Amino acid sequence: MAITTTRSLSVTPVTRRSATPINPLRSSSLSYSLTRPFSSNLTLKVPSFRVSASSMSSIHAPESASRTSFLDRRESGFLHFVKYHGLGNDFILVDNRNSTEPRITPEQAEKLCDRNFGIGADGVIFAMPGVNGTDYTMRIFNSDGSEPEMCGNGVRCFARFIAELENLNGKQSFTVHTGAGLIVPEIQDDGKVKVDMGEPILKASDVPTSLSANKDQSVVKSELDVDGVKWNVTCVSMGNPHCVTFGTKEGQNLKVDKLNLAEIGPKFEHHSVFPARTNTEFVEIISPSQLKMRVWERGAGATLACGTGACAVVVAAVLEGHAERRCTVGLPGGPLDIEWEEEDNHVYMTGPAEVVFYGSVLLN
Ligand SMILES: N[C@H](CCC[C@H](N)C(=O)O)C(=O)O
Repeated sequence: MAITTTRSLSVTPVTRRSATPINPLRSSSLSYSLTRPFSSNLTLKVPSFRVSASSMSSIHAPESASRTSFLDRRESGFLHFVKYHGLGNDFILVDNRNSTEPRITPEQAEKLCDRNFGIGADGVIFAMPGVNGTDYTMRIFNSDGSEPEMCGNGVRCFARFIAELENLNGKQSFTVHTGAGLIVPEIQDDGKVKVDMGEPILKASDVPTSLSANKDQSVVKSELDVDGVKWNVTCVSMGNPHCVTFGTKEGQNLKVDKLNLAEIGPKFEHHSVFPARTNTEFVEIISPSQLKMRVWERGAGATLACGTGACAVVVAAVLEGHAERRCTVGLPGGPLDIEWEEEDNHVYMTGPAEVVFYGSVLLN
C-alpha cells in the first residue's frame, strides 16, 4: 500500500485544561491523525481513546521535510509512530534512538496493539542506540506485551524505518544488536530487504525444549503428543523458539488451510516441553524448493507471516530431508525467499517491508 502523500499532517492540539489525564483505551474517544494512501488526511475517531480537543489544526510539513519529521515533535504525552508491515505481519515502529529504555511499557504496547481499542499490530518495535559498535539496537514487544529475542519481518521493517529516519536511499545495510545477537539487514535496489539472520540454534536445551534430542543434540522429527494427537516435530531456534511440524505420526499429508489454528496453536505454544513457550509452524511440502506454511506465534497468535518462522521451517525441512537449502516459503501474507547457506551456516531471508501509515497517539 503506497503512501501517495505525506506532506500534511493534522495534529489534534490538546488543551490540557480540557484534557483529563487518560489511560489510553479506557476512555471514550481518540482523534489521531494518519496519512493514508490517498491525497488527503483522514482523522479517525477511535472510540476507545478520549482527547478533548480544542481545535483541529493542520500542519503542512514543508516540502523539504521528510515524512518522518513529525517524529521529532515532542508534544508531551504523544507517541509518534510509523506503522509498517512485512507480508501483513504488522508493527508499530518507534524512534527510540535517544534512549536505551523503550518509550512505552509492555502494558502500553499490549493496549496499542489491540485491533479494536488501539492502533492494531502484531507488535511494537523500538529503534534504539547501538551497543558494542553496532549501528542500532532493535527491541520488540509482542502484542501480548512479552518481549521476544528477534523478529524477522520486524527487522526488515526496522531497516526501512531507519533508512527513512536517516534520509538514506538505495542500497543500505545496518548492523543491528538484537536479543538473537548481531543481525544484518540490507535494503536491496528493488526496496526488498535481505537479512542475514545468523545461524540456527539446534541444541535442544538452547531452543529451549525439554524434548529429548534424537539427532546429535537436536530434536528432529520427534514425537510430540498434543491433546492426544501425536505430531512429528523439529525444534529450531532463530534466537526465538520454533516448533516445526510437517504432520502427524499417522502420516497423512498436512493440509495447512484446513487447520483450526486458534484451537491447536495455543496447545503447542503453552506445551510443557517449551519452557519459554514456542512459535509453531505447520508446513505443507509443495516441492523440494517450495513450502507452504501457517504460523501460530508465541505472544501474538495467528499472524499472516513470520520471518524467523520461515527460516526455522527451511532448516527443519532440510534436516528432515524434505527440501533443498534454498526455498520459497509461502505464507498467508505472501512469499519469503530463504536460504540456509552451507558455507557459513547462516540463514538468509529476503522479503518486503512497507509503510502503512504515519500516526500519533496520546498516552497518559
Ligand atoms: N512472536 C515471536 C516474535 C515475532 C516473530 C515473527 N513476527 C517474525 O517475523 O519473526 C516470538 O515471540 O518469538
